[in-house]
Amino acid sequence: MLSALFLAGSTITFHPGDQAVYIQLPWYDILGPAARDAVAHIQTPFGLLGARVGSFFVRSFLGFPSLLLFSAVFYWGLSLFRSKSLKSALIFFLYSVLMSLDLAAMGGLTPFAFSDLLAGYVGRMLAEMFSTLLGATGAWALLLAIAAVPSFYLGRTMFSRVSAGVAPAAALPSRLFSRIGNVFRALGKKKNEPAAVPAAIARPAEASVVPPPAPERLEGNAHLPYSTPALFSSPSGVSRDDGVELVVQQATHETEADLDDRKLKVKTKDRDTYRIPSIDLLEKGPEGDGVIDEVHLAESKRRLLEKLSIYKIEVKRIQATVGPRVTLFEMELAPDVKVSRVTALENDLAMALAARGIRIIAPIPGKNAVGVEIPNSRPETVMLRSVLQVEKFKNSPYTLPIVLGKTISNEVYIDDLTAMPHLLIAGSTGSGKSVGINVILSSLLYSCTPDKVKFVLIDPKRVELFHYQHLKNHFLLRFPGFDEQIVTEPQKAVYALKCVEKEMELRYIRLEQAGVRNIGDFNRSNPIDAMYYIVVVIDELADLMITAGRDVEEPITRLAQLARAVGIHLIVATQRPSVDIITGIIKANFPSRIAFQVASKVDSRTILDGSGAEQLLGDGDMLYQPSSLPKAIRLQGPYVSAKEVEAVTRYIGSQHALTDVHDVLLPKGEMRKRGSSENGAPQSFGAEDEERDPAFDEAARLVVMSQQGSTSLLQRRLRLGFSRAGRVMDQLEKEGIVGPQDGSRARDVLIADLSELEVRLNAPPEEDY
Ligand SMILES: Nc1ncnc2c1ncn2[C@@H]1O[C@H](COP(=O)(O)OP(=O)(O)OP(=O)(O)O)[C@@H](O)[C@H]1O
Repeated sequence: MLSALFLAGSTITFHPGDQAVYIQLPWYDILGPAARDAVAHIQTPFGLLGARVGSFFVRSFLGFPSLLLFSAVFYWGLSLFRSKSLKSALIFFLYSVLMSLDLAAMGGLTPFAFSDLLAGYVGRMLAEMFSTLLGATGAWALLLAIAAVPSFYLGRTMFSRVSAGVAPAAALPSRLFSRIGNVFRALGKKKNEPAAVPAAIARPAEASVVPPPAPERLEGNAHLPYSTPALFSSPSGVSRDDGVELVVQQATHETEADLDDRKLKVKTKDRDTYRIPSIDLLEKGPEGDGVIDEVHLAESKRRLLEKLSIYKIEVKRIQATVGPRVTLFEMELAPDVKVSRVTALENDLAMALAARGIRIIAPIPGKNAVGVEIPNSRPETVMLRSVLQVEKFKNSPYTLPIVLGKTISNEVYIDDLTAMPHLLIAGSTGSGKSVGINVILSSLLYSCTPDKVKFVLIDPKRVELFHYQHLKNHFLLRFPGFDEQIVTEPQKAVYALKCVEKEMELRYIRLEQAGVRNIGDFNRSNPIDAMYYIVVVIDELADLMITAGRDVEEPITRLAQLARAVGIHLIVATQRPSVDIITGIIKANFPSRIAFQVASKVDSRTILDGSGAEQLLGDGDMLYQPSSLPKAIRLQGPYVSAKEVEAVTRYIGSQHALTDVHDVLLPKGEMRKRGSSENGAPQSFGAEDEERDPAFDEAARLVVMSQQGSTSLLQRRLRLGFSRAGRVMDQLEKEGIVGPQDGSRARDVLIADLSELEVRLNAPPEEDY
């Protein structure tokens, strides 16, 4: 960097008179009195060396365009200094070499007196060569073309980076251009209108041509309506004019960002360095050409309207959004049409369109329209690399950002696992669950260091998660008593889950001692002693539920109910979304759910509480139900191959093992104590456990969770007889969890929340800690 600054300074301050001074001074005399005298006479502030260097670059090399080269050297040094990827520095260097030669040659072609300074010796030679070969005009044309092409591409990338950095201000020019584009499009459309008007006049009973509705804004991305020419002119019967104009929403343009252009080398707690994997380990894959199949679009619209008109359902406006796998047609119906009439036509529409995967959304939440999703003729595979290389992911404010897919408007959809706080994934075999889990884990590997997150991987199928064994020295938690990196046996899975449960309890005690409510607050106030997040992944719950039943359901439920505050999050997948696997209690505690394609409406209801997943197309096509939204959203999951996962995990595994040990602890006798319980209920509450009803802990949680001290609630939910439920309620009163009986009213619940209850239930015997 310093040498680049010196070279640039010497070149900028080059003075033609200096040559006459230093030329008389022999090199061997640079320390003598003659040299001191010469320095007093030269004009550049960089001394004799600066004068010589400046003269060399300006006169003998490329003239002032050499400055471009120095800026590339400076950028190279800066990238090295900030330990960033050298890819962009190399690209800029090559660009600078090409451009400095090009500009020097242009300088050589100019007729001005100072052109020598713009060209240098090399520039003049190039200018002479080109003008002899092509003539002056031809040489200019060639040199301008050489300058324009790489500058355009580089300028575009740089503009998107700069605009990402100063988004609001830098987005202004692009918005301005969009507006101007809109005006031109609107003018162009007016010219085209006569083609549509006669048809509207010829069929007065139908809806006349309507102006495109004002586009909606989604998270700051402009959606521009544009009209596909084929639909407007409908020249060849492709789109029979049915008097309803189709407006096509333009895809959202995600701001790209180079994930390697950030600090990849980081220090871990044990003072070792860790390198976040390079994005180049992921494949680019076939890029979609972004071209909309207008013929298919027009045909789908025609059939859709034709079918609806048979049932006398009048459509006033129709708008299409073309996603990676499906197109959403949003239709505004005539005011007197009942929405349920469209829903009832689902099967008829599927038949009319001869397509799988037609889904009806009636109404579209927040809009005065019903939606029909129709598969695209040319589905696009969304590659993981393309959804990670975006500004949104690179600068994500989330704690555990995970990329879930692309929306129908091609936006990259990212959510925070800590907010979910647990995720249930279901889908029939081959629908994309394992790829989905790989995408989630890869998102975390590209956004988090091993100090921030650890995984517990449970894979009863044995074949889905084995690549992650390479992460054993960095990202995998170790369990006392067994060596497997990936847990595959059901009994060991139960044991592992109970270890995590114990870890949860210990963390609650740490939070209580620190006087904070959750891991975020704890880590903020104890940055040196920060706790890592734990992500527990179970790829195939059914296998565990069949062999271990309640033993596995119980820790999953407890973790799902309580672990969020202490930074433990569950991701549970199953190909059998039936009520014996996804029990009511598991489902109630997993508010965020993903449904891939399932076999039936019943399965879809089991996972999403609504139909729709049976209509999905497979291969990563999913409905995501976030806990915060009333309705599921359709996403196309990204694809990552096993080879890519292997490359990323191997890269991490090849790094120096962390010396910081990440064992979870299981206090002595824990398995025996818990395992000996009659029905699997934990028996860890104080000295009076023998007398206490085995359902005591569960009953305590139930009343605190529902804040109702009601005996009939215990009878109903825990399936206890009347007298046993009454006895449990008395015990709860004795422990100060509920208040005394007050006539026929439910008792007061004296504990405000589950975390407070857990601390009391698990107040450890002294020797355990
Ligand atoms: N997002 C995606 N994009 C494109 N193709 C996908 C995607 N997800 C899955 N596929 C295709 O589907 C195949 C099966 O996916 P995956 O192994 O994830 O299914 P699964 O639901 O885990 O099945 P199983 O339950 O039998 O393990 C993949 O090998 C791939 O060819």
